[in-house]
Amino acid sequence: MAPSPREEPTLSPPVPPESDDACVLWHRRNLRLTDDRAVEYATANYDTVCPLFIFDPRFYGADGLACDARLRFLHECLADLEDQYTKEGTTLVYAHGSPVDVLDSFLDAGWDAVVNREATGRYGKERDDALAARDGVRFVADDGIRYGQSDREGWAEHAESYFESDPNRPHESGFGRHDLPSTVDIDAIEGEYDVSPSKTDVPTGGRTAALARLDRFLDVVHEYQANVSSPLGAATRASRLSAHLRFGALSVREVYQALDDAIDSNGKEAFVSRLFWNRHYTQKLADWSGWMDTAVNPVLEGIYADNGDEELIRAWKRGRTGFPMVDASMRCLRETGWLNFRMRAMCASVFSFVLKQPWQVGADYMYYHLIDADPAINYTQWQSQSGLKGIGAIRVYNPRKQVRDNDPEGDFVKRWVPELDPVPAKYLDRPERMPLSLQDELGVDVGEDYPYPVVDYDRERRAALDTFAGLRAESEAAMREPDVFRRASLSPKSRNIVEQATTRSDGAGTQSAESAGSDSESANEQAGLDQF
Ligand SMILES: Cc1cc2nc3c(=O)[nH]c(=O)nc-3n(C[C@H](O)[C@H](O)[C@H](O)COP(=O)(O)OP(=O)(O)OC[C@H]3O[C@@H](n4cnc5c(N)ncnc54)[C@H](O)[C@@H]3O)c2cc1C
Repeated sequence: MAPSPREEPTLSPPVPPESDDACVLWHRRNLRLTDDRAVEYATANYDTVCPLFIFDPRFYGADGLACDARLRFLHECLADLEDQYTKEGTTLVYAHGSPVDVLDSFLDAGWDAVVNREATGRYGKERDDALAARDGVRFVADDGIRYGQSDREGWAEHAESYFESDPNRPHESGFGRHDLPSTVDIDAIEGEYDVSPSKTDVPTGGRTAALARLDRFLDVVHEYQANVSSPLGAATRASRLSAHLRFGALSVREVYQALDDAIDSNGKEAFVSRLFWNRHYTQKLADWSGWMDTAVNPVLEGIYADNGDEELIRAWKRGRTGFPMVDASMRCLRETGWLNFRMRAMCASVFSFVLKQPWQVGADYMYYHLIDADPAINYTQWQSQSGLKGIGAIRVYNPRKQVRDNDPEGDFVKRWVPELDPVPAKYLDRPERMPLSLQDELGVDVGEDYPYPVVDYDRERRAALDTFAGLRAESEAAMREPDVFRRASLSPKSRNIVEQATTRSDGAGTQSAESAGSDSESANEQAGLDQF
């Protein structure tokens, strides 16, 4: 076993390579050898390829925004990657420390570095910009994302050709041999950071588990569309591949191409659209790293920022808002690290519009607990569900309607909010409406055993719509600013909305913002809904 990171200097200077033609292959999000551009490039261009993973302290510990279950999932992916390399006759090397420092030490010793480009937030962008300036570092990409492009023209065609083209493969010359030791191992890292997951029902990480999951899903993909909205239906009939895709145990292209074997159905079609959404949101973060902390529309930066109410935030986090579907969802998230799309959207919408709390607090909390936490999807979705583009229709999810539509028997609510177990299904959307005599009979005292709604939903919804309507003209004008327009990285439909607003402001158009059509980036289109 390697020494603990505390006992050993984080960076022991790497041994110089024996050949001039040697590189380290730095794995970050792609924890696989198949369909990985960096693997293909490194094996095709270097005699000796030393695979490397760096444990970055920034993602561990109290400020790390990653729950222990996600760290464990990552470690399982790494253990699987170790096996994949063993089969190739080489070893995965581990280091611990700032990636820039670690890679500098390799560069100083005479190694090149090969790495996949990735969409990242500000920290990752600064890190990658610093590395890109070093001699000997090669960034490569083949992931359906266009880097450094200033507009979205031709994006759909680019994504489509990515999905349809042949996956990357390690070059037949292989990885060569290296003698570099690891300076740390997974056990030492888990000990150092006291990784002890408390969540249940978390999938196992790694390519082996991911391929098995994909295999099972292909048998039921035709049932996808009919089940994806319900939190219990989606738990068994959605793919549940998100965490595997997040850590790159599989590529989205591999999943797309595996669907060739499934018979055509509306479920398959709907699922394919989700894979495009995955690339679409990833493109957004590649276009602007600010999505994680700054409202995309500057007019809405700071909206509700001064409202921070610890009690409301705690009620939302703990699943004690008095809205059963929100409470069940938030408890499910904390316990399992997963929720289906619609429940994530509802929880975000209620946090931002109904409780009127600063969106970043909710987004960070969800990100912390999700096993599939992906900065490109989580934060862009939060901004979308919080109306922060300031264009198109504002949609406020109704948590009571979600019970009626997606959990009519109350199975999901009762599973996660057991204090409501005796309550008849017809009251589960609004338990506070149960007659007192019935509460007595059932032994459920609303206000005592389960809270009254922490706010008046109808009043807060109207207030939010009024606030956003009042900011509409200013928001649309801001979105027409070239810099903002570019960073918003809008889909064609959203661009149409801005263009229609421009026509109106020129006096030529008559359509109101509310009737300008749906924003294709909204939950509405993704979930195929017409009401919330
Ligand atoms: C507020 C909010 C936060 C979210 N945060 C994340 C996140 O951090 N990581 C994440 O992977 N997904 C996120 N999603 C999107 C979606 O909820 C999850 O991808 C999905 O629930 C994961 O389950 P699954 O793998 O069974 O998905 P499936 O429904 O089987 O979809 C297959 C894959 O398509 C992609 N996908 C599905 N829906 C979307 C979407 N709306 N946008 C982009 N890609 C999508 C994912 O990679 C997913 O694994 C978020 C959605 C919302 C509303």
